[in-house]
This record gives sequence, C-alpha cells and structure tokens, in this order.
Amino acid sequence: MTQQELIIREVRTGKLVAFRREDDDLKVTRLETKTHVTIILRQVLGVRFDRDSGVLEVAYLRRRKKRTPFALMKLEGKVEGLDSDAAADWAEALMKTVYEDSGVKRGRHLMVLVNPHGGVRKAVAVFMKVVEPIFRAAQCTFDIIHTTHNRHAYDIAKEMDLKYDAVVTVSGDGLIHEVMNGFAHHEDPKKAFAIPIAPIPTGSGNGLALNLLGIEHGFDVTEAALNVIKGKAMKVDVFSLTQDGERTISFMSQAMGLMADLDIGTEHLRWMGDTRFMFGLIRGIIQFKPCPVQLSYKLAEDDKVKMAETLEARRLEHKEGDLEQALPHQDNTGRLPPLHNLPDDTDGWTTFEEPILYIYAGKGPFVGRDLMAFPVSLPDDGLIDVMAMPVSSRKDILLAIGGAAKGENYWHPKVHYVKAHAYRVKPLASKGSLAVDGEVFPFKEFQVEVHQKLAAFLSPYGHYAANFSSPTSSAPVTSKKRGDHHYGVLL
Ligand SMILES: Nc1ncnc2c1ncn2[C@@H]1O[C@H](COP(=O)(O)OP(=O)(O)OP(=O)(O)O)[C@@H](O)[C@H]1O
Repeated sequence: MTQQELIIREVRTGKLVAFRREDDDLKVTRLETKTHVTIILRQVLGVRFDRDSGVLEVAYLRRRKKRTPFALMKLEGKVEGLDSDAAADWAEALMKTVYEDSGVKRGRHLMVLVNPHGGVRKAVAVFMKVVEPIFRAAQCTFDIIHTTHNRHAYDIAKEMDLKYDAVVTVSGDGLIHEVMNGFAHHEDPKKAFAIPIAPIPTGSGNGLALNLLGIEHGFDVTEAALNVIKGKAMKVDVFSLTQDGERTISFMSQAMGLMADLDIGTEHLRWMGDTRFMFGLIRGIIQFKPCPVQLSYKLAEDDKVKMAETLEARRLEHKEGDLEQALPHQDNTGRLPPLHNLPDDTDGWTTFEEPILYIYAGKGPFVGRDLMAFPVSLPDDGLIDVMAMPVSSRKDILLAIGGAAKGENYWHPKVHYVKAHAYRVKPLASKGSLAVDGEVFPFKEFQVEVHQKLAAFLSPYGHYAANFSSPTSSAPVTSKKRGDHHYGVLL
C-alpha cells in the first residue's frame, strides 16, 4: 500500500517538510514550526522523484492572498525514512490521482500561439515569465509560435499537424477567430475542431477567457494556465456567417450599429485595455446613429423567463465535459457540416419590423468585462442568442444598458432577445458597421447559422462561468456548485 505521508529535507532550507494526502487536498507541513498549507489537488501540477539522488520535487499553485493570482511553488528535497521504491510509488500515486483519476491526461502536448501585438502587448513577457514555468512544472510539452502578422494563426491552424491535446492562444479573441477559421479550411476540419482551444488572456477584450473562467478570474493568466493543464473539453457550438457566398466561422459575436462601434473605431485605443469598450459605448450613445438594417430569424424561443429557467435547469443537471470524447483520436473525421439555410429561405422565418438601433448576436455570456450581452447563452444548445434594440430615446438606451456587467439589461422590456436557429441581416443603407468576433467585416447582407458542438474549449466547470438568475429563482445561477471544481481559498 502506498504511504499516506512522505517527508523530505528541503534542499533550500535544510528543514523537514511533510506531504500528506487528505481527501481532495494535499497538506504540506513544515515540521519544525508545525505550520501548514492545504493545497486542493487540482492545484498540484507535478511530482517528480529522482531515484539516483533520492530527491523529490512537488510543484503546485497557491494564492498568497485571496485575490492575487496563483504563485508557482516548488518544494524540493531528499526523501527521509522511505526507500526509493516506496518514494517512487508515492510520487506516482499522487500523479495518478491528480491526473488520470480526475479524467485529465498527464503532460498535455500543446500548440502555443503567442500574439506579441494583442492587447497591451505584454503577451510574450507574460508567457515567458508566468505561463511557461507553470506548463513546465506540470510536465506539459509544447511547440510555441509567435505570430508575426495578421492571419498568421489562420495559416498555422489550417496546416496544423493534429497531434496536439490543445491549442493555447496567448492573445485576445481575434486569434481564436483566426484559429477556428484555419480549422475550417484544414484538410480534416472536424478532427481539427475536436482539438480544444484554451485562451491565456492577453488581448484587450478577452471575452472567451471571461466566459470560461468567470468575471473574477477571467483576466488572470495563472488561472488560465491551470485551465490549460487541468480543464476538460467543453463542446461548443460555432456559427457559419455567409456573406457574398463566402463562409466565415464565428465563435463569439456579430455586432451591428452602436455595438459594432465598440470594437471598430476603438482599435487605436488598445492601450486602454478593455476600458476602450466602455469608451466606445459612451461615444456611441452620444452619436446616437440608428442601424439601417432588416433583421429576420428562424425563431426557437422568445420567452425571456423560459430562457433563464432553461439556463438554470441545465446548470443543475450539468455533468462535466469529458476530454477524451473530444480528443482527435475519436471519431471526429469528416467534412465541415453543410449549410442548411439558403439565403432566400423564408419558410419559418420571422422579420423584426421595428427600426433598429443595434443588433448583437452570439454565444457565451460575456463579450467584455462590462457587458454580459448574452446572459442565457448555453454552449451547446444549437442556437444563437440574438438581441435587437429598437430605436428609442437616449434615456431608454441608458436604462437598457444599465446593469450590463451583470446581464440586467436582458430584462429591460425594450430589449428584444430571442434564441434562433439562424438569422439574416439585410442593410437598408450603404453605410454602417459590422464586427464579427470583434473584427471589421463589410457592411453587406449576411446570414448566420449554428453548428452544434462543432468545436471545443478547455473549461474548469464544463459550462460558462457567469452568474445570472431567473426571476423565479431563489439563488443566482452560479459557476460554483457542489461537485464543480473550484479553487478554494488557501491558508
Ligand atoms: N505580430 C503581429 N503583428 C500585428 N498584428 C498581429 C500580429 N500577430 C497577430 N496579429 C493580429 O492581431 C489582431 C488582434 O489580436 P487579438 O485578438 O489577440 O488581440 P486584441 O484584439 O487586443 O484582443 P481582443 O480581440 O480580445 O480584443 C489579430 O487580428 C491578429 O491577426
């Protein structure tokens, strides 16, 4: 039987440290002072025992204070009072518990794409100083490419050898958009899409990281690094946007009118970080330009209370995603799903008749830290959430946008919010703006449809990490419930 406790004499201090497994924790005690810390097993990255030197190294992540990022801790020392076989067994048993027994592959092989140009241009330094040491401590192997130009990530993903366990984007949402479109043009698109993507948030908006890690940790690169190592594949829907017969994959959002102006035209304000979106919003409200378009959709649901209740029910019945299901060796071969909706289909389509100020459609609750645009979005319902704001007074717009960080805007009676199988936008004037996943697109007619569960992201929870409640609920729908992985407060 494997020993529960193992003691080392630490190389650095010459003092004795005991490691003990206790349920879901690893208790680390300094024997001289009898002080200890308790590490959740999920935060244990790697255990190595070297038979020649008799030295054991344990690496884990620990928050020194409640709201600070994780620090990478490594304790290394000669094992005391156990022979080599017993020490090797102890190390192996702990590794098996924190990886295989938790349904996570040990030592993931990663493709890491670093965008030196994204956000406040710190991606290279952040990766080198913070993320790479964490990956190494977790015994991950990786290939790194620094993107050198626009669409570089597209080219890499298109030609990528599909041997990786995940694609890690050290960037914002723009690079993820490029990777997805590269996958769509890969010679084996379905197999490419089965490789989960995991963001390390170093862009300006980082919507995907917010959706996966939550508002508290969405911009924390250490939390994101842990998700790369321990997250499970969460299957997600993506969209095909067809414009002039050309098909683009969108994974997050399509914005028109004021909402597009948040991204477009604020590019030069990248230095502001995500404050640039709030700046764009205020500027848009002052300018107050209507969005000359006709919106039609294939409706699935338009009852706001029902949509919120469905979200809640899904969270309660939620089971974590299984990484193995999404790995490339599974049956994920085949062509990209065909388009089901023709541009002139009208059967089952509804047209929104009112003049529109802005349209926002997409998947994943957060599009930025200050805006939970799609609070009832589900990762894999096969539907797209479409929000349209009819032309109203400035006062109404401000009220409709109020509480946007918590999704409260959803309940505003003027905000038209539906779930659709597909939707279509026809411009009624020649000038306007369209942003797809934050990138500028021509202001021309387009149609969007959903491909259910085509792609995958690594996720700590198996669902979006956003808090939102229905009016009939007694408690908010949170990202933390019993059985979920969560990173508790450490001593
Ligand atoms: N070396 C580079 N030089 C210039 N542009 C680059 C380079 N590498 C990638 N890009 C481009 O940078 C753009 C922005 O990337 P990214 O989305 O990662 O950052 P961001 O726009 O700041 O963040 P977000 O999309 O979250 O707001 C992408 O369109 C990408 O093609």
